[in-house]
Amino acid sequence: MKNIAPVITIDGPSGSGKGTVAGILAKRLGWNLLDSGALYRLLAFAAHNHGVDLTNEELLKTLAAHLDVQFIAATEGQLQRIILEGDEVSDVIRTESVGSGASQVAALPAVREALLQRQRAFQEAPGLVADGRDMGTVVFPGAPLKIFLTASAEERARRRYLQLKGKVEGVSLSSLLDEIRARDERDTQRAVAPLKPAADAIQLDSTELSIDQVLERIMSEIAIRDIAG
Ligand SMILES: Nc1ncnc2c1ncn2[C@@H]1O[C@H](COP(=O)(O)OP(=O)(O)O)[C@@H](O)[C@H]1O
Ligand SMILES: Nc1ccn([C@H]2C[C@H](O)[C@@H](COP(=O)(O)OP(=O)(O)O)O2)c(=O)n1
Repeated sequence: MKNIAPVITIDGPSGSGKGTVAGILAKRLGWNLLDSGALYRLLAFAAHNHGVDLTNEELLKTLAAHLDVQFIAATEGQLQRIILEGDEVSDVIRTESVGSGASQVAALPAVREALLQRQRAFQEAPGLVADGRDMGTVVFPGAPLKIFLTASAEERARRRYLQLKGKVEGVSLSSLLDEIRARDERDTQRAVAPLKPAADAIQLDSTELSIDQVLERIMSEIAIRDIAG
């Protein structure tokens, strides 16, 4: 039964709106949610805490295989919570420095391999919404609906700026734009599972679209395919 649960994949670059849209969609459909980027962020964060160098593929692979993590599903009024080694880390893993570390460890083939089964285990009834970089190309290639969500780098930096301003000390629009460009470059150029649309993905540019408009477009693709019962 487990593997026939349908999957909707949402891939794309940082700030395109994947996490927001995936979270709302999972809630609306009553499906499970996989924030795959959180796994790479957790690994980078754990590596930092344990003094493991971000280039040490062998040790990172072991750490990835043994990550003690719990995802506590969102409830009414409470977002999904992420617990690492007993501590809540939902917010601390969202900084751009952890994002940059995540992008570095994510380029290592042994790390990606070590996290593959953990990601596939999220495919449970009644369905799964999975967001990341390689959800449609590598992790769930048989997904009946694949979305590749983009937006211009300038718009994505602007969104991040609005999101972090007031929460994080000293954020600047120009440095966020530089960081987003550096991460795009690393994520698209790596040899394993690079960020790219699956051949059968629907590409959606959200630069000029609101979150509701993006959701509307995805809901209409779901309706066309009749995948959500
Ligand atoms: N279409 C949109 N228009 C305006 N803001 C958006 C849109 N989609 C997402 N956002 C905002 O942009 C920020 C980054 O979105 P997020 O979902 O975290 O992106 P990603 O997961 O792709 O990195 C959030 O504050 C979110 O509310
Ligand atoms: N499926 C995935 C998800 C994330 N990654 C890597 C590459 C990304 O730059 C980092 C962080 O991903 P995350 O989705 O949390 O980052 P954003 O919210 O898009 O800024 O992890 C990946 O290689 N494969």
